[in-house]
Amino acid sequence: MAEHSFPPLKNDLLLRAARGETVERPPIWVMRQAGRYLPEYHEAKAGRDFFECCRSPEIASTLTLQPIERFGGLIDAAIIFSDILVIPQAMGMTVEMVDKKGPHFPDPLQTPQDKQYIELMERHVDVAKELDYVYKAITLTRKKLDGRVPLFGFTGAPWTLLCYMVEGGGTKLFKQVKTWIYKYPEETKALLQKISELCVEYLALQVKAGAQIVQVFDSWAGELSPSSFKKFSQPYLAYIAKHLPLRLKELGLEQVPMVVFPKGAWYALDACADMGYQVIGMDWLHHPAEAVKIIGDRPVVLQGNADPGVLYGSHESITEVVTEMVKGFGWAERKKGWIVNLGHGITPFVNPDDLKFFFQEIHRLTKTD
Ligand SMILES: Cc1c2[nH]c(c1CCC(=O)O)Cc1[nH]c(c(CCC(=O)O)c1C)Cc1[nH]c(c(CCC(=O)O)c1C)Cc1[nH]c(c(C)c1CCC(=O)O)C2
Repeated sequence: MAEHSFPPLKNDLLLRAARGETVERPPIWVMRQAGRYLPEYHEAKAGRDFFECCRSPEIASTLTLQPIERFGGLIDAAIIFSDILVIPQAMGMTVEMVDKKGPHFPDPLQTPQDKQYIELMERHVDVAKELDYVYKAITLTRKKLDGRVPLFGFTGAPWTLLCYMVEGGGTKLFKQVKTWIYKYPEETKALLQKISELCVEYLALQVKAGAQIVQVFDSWAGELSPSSFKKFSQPYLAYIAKHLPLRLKELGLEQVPMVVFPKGAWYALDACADMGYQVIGMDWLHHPAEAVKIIGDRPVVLQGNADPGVLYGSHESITEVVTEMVKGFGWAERKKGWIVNLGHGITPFVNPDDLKFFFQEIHRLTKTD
């Protein structure tokens, strides 16, 4: 039984495509579709702190709806306005969002010998209580969406969250996290397992609150070598894919499609297709046609994968990239197996009209009359 009753879904294209069904056109959404490139985002945020916006269901739902309102019938999903770093916060770590710079942990994890690591490993985290504001935002957003499009919930992947927790923010060197995996592999794995269990509960409670599909963002997967990906990312992504359905069943909730986005880990596409996810998000390092071949007849849908940078370019370039994608994913012949997205989140300073043109070109070039 669902926890809430919501208005019926008028556009279920994305959910049908995610289940591998043949569809009339490929569904579209973009990662970070609510965010800094939208003037209305800055207006609604009105100088407030980023995490304060995440914690306010009213503001978070308003921001989530902005791209749906702006782009009307051109896009097929909303994604709840939040951040992957709410999990480290729920675990007791302080995370600030520094304007124009990104996330900052004043007190990142140092070594497994530290009191902080030991306490973190021992602490029971009440995911229901700590992240209650996210569930409230999801429920309110489902109501405000009024069935226009389905709503994504999401989590950071254990590996990517670990990177932030030990690096303390963005990094180019990955010095701390590489020290952890190569010096303290067992303690690293114990922490990754703990994060994975929290991710499962967090996603299950998002579904309970109204999320209709979920995505696991492994934004730093590509920093791992193929063999370290197998040790430090893959087992935990697989754990989530195995245990979320079990937890949903236990809670008496319907199953939802699961998307994994292992950014940069192109070598792992084949392995990811056997991990239990219905959809694999791809960055722009993949040739769609080769990815389709690697998947073969396995029931996996691909999501992606235009270079977000094309949105800084000319309309001719956008048309060219869309044409290549439509051809590469074999849309005209297959009519299934593809959810359109960029290969990573949309970047600041993109003109929203150029994103709109990208959407329109997808519609135009996949139209069947
Ligand atoms: C790595 C990561 C983070 N957060 C997220 C990821 C994974 C996706 C990815 O790889 O891009 C996930 C995320 N963050 C945000 C969303 C909202 C939903 C959506 O996609 O529209 C989602 C899905 C809002 C946000 N998260 C953030 C903003 C910008 C905050 C602001 O300055 O107003 C937004 C709208 C801040 C953030 N949060 C994070 C960083 C590195 C930054 C700074 C860089 C940036 O600004 O893009 C951590």
